[in-house]
Amino acid sequence: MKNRWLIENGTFITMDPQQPVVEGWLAVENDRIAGLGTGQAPDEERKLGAELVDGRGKLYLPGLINTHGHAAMSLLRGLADDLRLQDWLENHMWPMEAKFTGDDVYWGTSIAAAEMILSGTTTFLDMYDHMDRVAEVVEQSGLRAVLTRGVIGLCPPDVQTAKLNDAIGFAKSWHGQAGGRIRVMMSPHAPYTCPPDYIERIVAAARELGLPLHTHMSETAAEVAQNVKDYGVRPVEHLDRLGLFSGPSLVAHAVHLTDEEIALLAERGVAVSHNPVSNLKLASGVARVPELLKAGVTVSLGTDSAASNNNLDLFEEIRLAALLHKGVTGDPTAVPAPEALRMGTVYGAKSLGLEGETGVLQPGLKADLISVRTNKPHFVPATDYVSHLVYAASGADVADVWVDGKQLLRERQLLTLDAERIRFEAQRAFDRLRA
Ligand SMILES: CSC[C@H]1O[C@@H](n2cnc3c(O)ncnc32)[C@H](O)[C@@H]1O
Ligand SMILES: [Zn+2]
Repeated sequence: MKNRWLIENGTFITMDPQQPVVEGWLAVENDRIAGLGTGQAPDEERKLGAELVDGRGKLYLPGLINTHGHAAMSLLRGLADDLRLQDWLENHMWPMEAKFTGDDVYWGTSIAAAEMILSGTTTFLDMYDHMDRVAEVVEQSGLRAVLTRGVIGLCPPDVQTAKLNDAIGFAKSWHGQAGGRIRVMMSPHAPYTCPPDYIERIVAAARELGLPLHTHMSETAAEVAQNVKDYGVRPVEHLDRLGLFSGPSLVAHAVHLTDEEIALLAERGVAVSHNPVSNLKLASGVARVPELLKAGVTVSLGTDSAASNNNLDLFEEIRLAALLHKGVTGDPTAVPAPEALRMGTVYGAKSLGLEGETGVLQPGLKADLISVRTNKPHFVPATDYVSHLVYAASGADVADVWVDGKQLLRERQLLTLDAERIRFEAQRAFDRLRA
């Protein structure tokens, strides 16, 4: 039984350079976009008996793609603000995370999934623990996700091995599951928490499994200095020597880079997840995004966790990416609005190995799309919708969300998650953790 539906009289911001804005119709069949065109839908579309969706007063665009986060840490939102990364991580996050159960990860990830759907994210990357529980939430919520069991190697060799085996087992169980909506990467947490030989073991496992690698890298100046002290080289060269860039890889942050390191990342085809809000909140610095883009590096956007942001609204990351680098460089043309929107959609898909699957409204690609209501003062005048989406919109403007052609949000009502139950359980989980 084909599930076919047709949006009429909509404005589609496709992110397809061939036809960037389409005033017209979009058809979906099952999980993929079946057609897109200007004006009225052709008669044959209507004869297919598709369910009709009235697109008047709405902008449609590809679902947003959040390429770095730790969803369950939404339970720790606001717990430890105004701290530098190492203090925040070692003295506040890790002691609380040591108490996390699988249920805590389930409810923390659920509240994050609800927030992401409500703010227009359709795909997210998650690096955490208890990943089976994270995968359960992805299955139930209908989101698309790249999941990675983050491993910290500051432990005895037998525990290192147990963690690596857990990550390998998770990858074998879940890669390609949830109707293909779940993909997996392998993740050494960071160069400062994983000894070199351990990173090499994780790299070898990833190559054996045919999976990309993901890690935190060069987030703070202190991290870079410590890497030089410990290993005699900066993190980029250190990870390159360990083979981390020998295949598909995505690094989070990449804040403190030299010109030579930018060139190496470009040459190796390493993608970067730029997390501007988290980098500012932890006083880590500002990544050299204009130089990375100019060098040809794929730069996407991530929120990091709600404990260092403190929301998961990717519209905010898009807007900040378009503003921050203008201010830092003094160049008003740095990261123009269309590029910032590509970072939150197309470049996100490329960073996650999902290019040609999602991130663009184009026949044949997955029906991962969102709508934004434009009957609001901050969308007046109806001039440049890309400008409004980047410089005026927020996640609160999202009305509808579809992933794989299945609706997850209708007029801001969650359809796959019980928002009230999730809020209750997430609060209860935090109250227990805090006790
Ligand atoms: C091993 S699971 C993930 C691990 O990462 C920690 N984390 C959260 N945010 C950051 C960040 O910005 N830099 C480094 N590590 C981070 C999280 O607390 C988990 O322990
Ligand atoms: Zn992180």
